[in-house]
Amino acid sequence: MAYQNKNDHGFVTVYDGTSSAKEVHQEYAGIQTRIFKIIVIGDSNVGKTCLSYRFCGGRFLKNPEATIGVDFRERTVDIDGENIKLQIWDTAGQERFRKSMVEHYYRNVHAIIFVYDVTKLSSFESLPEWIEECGRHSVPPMVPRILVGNKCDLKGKGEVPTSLAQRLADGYNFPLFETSAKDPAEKEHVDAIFLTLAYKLKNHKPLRLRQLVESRPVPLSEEQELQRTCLC
Ligand SMILES: Nc1nc2c(ncn2[C@@H]2O[C@H](COP(=O)(O)OP(=O)(O)OP(=O)(O)O)[C@@H](O)[C@H]2O)c(=O)[nH]1
Ligand SMILES: [Mg+2]
Repeated sequence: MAYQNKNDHGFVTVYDGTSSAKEVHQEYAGIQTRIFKIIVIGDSNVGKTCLSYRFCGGRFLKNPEATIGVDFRERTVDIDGENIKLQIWDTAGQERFRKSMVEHYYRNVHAIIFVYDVTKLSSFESLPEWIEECGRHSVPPMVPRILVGNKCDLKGKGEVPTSLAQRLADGYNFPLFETSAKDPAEKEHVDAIFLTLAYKLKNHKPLRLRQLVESRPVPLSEEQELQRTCLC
C-alpha cells in the first residue's frame, strides 16, 4: 500500500515502498539507541497532532490539518544517562482516515496516550471505545497507557471536570494529565507526559529497529529516510 501524508512541517511522511528495510537499518547501524513506539489516540480535533508536535518540535503547530493515516515524529531523550528514542505515531481521529491503518497502529506498540479535549464532553465519552479498540487488537495489559485532557488553556469553557476524568483514569488505573499543547507555559508539562512513559519503558525489552521499520505500513525509501527530520 502506498500513501502520502503531509510533510510541510519538516516531517517526511511519504511512503512508496521502494526500498528494503535493510537499507533503513544500515542507515542507523552503529547507533545504540533503543527505540520505543508510542501511539497517540483519540477523537479528531482533540489536539493529538499539536501535542506530539509540541513534544517533538518544541512549539505549537498553528493550523494543523486533519491527520491522514499517521504522522511519525521522533525525539531522543536522555533517561538516567541512556539515550532513548521515542517514535511517536500521531494517528488520525477521523474514521475515514484511519480505518485502513488501525492494524499498523497497534502492532508492536510500547505505550499508548489517549487524548480528549477538556472543552468537549463527547471526546471524553469516546474514551472507553478507544480503550476497547486497543483491547480488540490484543495490546498486552503491561503496555503503559496514559490519559491526557488537552486544551486546558480553554479551561473556562471546560466541559470535562477534573474529578470526572480522574474517576475514569482511576477506573482504568491510568495516570491522568491535563495540559495544553497551545500554552507555552505548559511545554514542560507536555514533556512530562512523554517522559513519564519513557521512564516506564526504560526497563522494558526494547523493540529492535528492524521490527519497527517492518511494522511501518511501507518502509521509507533511502532518500526519504535521509530527508526525515525532527525539529528537536
Ligand atoms: N486552544 C487550544 N487549541 C488547541 C490545542 N491543541 C490543539 N488545538 C487546536 O485544535 C485543533 C485540532 O488540533 P489537532 O492537533 O489537529 O487535532 P487532532 O487530534 O490531531 O485531529 P485529527 O488529526 O483529525 O485526529 C486545531 O485547530 C488546533 O489549533 C490546545 O491545547 N489549546
Ligand atoms: Mg492530527
